[in-house]
Amino acid sequence: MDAPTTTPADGGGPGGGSGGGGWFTPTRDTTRRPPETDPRSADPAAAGQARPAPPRPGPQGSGPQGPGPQGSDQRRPGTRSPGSPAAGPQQPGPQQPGPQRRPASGNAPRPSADALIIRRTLAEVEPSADAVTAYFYGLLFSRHPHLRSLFPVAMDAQRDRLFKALVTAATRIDDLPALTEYLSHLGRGHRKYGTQPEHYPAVGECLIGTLMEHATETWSGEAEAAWVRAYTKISQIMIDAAAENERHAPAWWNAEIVSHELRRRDIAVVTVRPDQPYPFRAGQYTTVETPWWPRVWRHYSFSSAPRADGLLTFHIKAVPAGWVSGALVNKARPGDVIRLGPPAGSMTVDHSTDSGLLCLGGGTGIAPIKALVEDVAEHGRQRPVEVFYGARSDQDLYDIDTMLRLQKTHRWLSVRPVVAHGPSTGLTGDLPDAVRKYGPWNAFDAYLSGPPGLIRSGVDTLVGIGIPAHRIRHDSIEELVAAGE
Ligand SMILES: NC(=O)C1=CN([C@@H]2O[C@H](COP(=O)(O)OP(=O)(O)OC[C@H]3O[C@@H](n4cnc5c(N)ncnc54)[C@H](O)[C@@H]3O)[C@@H](O)[C@H]2O)C=CC1
Repeated sequence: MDAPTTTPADGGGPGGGSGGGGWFTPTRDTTRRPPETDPRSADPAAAGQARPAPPRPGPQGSGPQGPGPQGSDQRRPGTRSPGSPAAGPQQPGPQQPGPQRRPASGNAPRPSADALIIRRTLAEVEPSADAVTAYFYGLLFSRHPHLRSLFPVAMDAQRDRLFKALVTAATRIDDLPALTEYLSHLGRGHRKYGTQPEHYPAVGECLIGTLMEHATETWSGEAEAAWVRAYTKISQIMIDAAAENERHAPAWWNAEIVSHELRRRDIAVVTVRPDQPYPFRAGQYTTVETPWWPRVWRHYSFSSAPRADGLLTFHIKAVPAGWVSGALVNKARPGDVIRLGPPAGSMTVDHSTDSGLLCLGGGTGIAPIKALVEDVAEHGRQRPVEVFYGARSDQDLYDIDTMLRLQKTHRWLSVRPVVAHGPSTGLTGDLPDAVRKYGPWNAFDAYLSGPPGLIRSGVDTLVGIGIPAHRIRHDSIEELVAAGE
């Protein structure tokens, strides 16, 4: 999700400092609210003096190294993955895919002193982010070996996630509502990894120890105090969110595969039956772990609206070197049991309006669009829904029969296939270009789903033809890039 930039800074004082919790000491008290102290009025230097420094992890460059990349990875080069600042592996976060983009504001409030310090540290270590995160995990696992089992065997994607999460949290550190939204999602998502409150101090100490080693230019007592405050706040929000979520939802759901339909050599439609009710909304996604790759979780959108029989369906495309997608397409069979994380994402239909829905779905991105169509149908309101279904060629329109069937059933639905490379029975060319030729779209809310490049160009086009950014919904592009399969 794009970090909101318009919300005024309104809080975020020393996380554990003033509360007597000690060095990163989290509490399980879910009624506890983050302190409302304005960080701009805090005295970081004083806080630094009052706090013990973590043990130094050894000379720079000679510290322990995290496990090197093992196996293949489906991430695209040069991209970073979001993730978590605390113990636990891959995490949606985003977005966590957070769908609505908010326009940047020209009058954003001045960053707090802590925010400036934190950003300075991150800017210093960013060029060597890989080495820094490898150092961090090496430190974590050598000091706290029992935490290793919470992470996947291959740590390559995980390293990026940590840094990305830190940057995301740092950019929101003055914006308590945005920070809380982001971290609460992370905290809830971490339950499935077995993350416990007592893991957070270990992570915090190793994080500070790592930054101390690598941010040699910008590190100081003041910087340390700012980081302690920030991390304490971050961890407390995550812990509180997890504790609150524990009261009404399992950490994960076991789900048995009840049908596995190979639509093409590399695309499967997989239907599962969760072992207990799985509440979600059409347009959302979840994380999936297979028995073949423990602790490796990947995001998939639901391809159907919630059903009376409780079954859930996903469209999975096996991508080159995609561990989870490859297993789900090529290995998984009815009877296998996978795990699902909690639902996430807000690319959902606003049923309080009668606006039309303009939907752009590219490739397997058609899956959540189909769920949105079913959702509109179930609500019984006759709103126009215009779907543009993009694919590279006619053969790649693997779900066109279903979409055309839906079109036959619902008068308010129009489905237009658009293929990048002809010949085609439908439209040809770029999906956003095709959309531009129709319209007008000013009475429509827009929903985009598909490859990150398509979402980027789609948003640009839609904004260009006058659809306000706040009416355009999609999952976080960063998350989609990071998910990669
Ligand atoms: N909630 C979401 O946004 C979802 C996203 N996805 C993502 O959708 C993608 C599906 O992959 P495939 O089926 O292989 O799609 P694909 O690569 O075959 O492309 C599908 C459509 O997107 C267009 N496209 C692809 N790359 C583009 C770019 N850089 N700029 C503009 N248009 C582009 C193609 O021309 C085609 O019309 C995956 O990246 C997957 O992660 C899948 C499901 C849900």
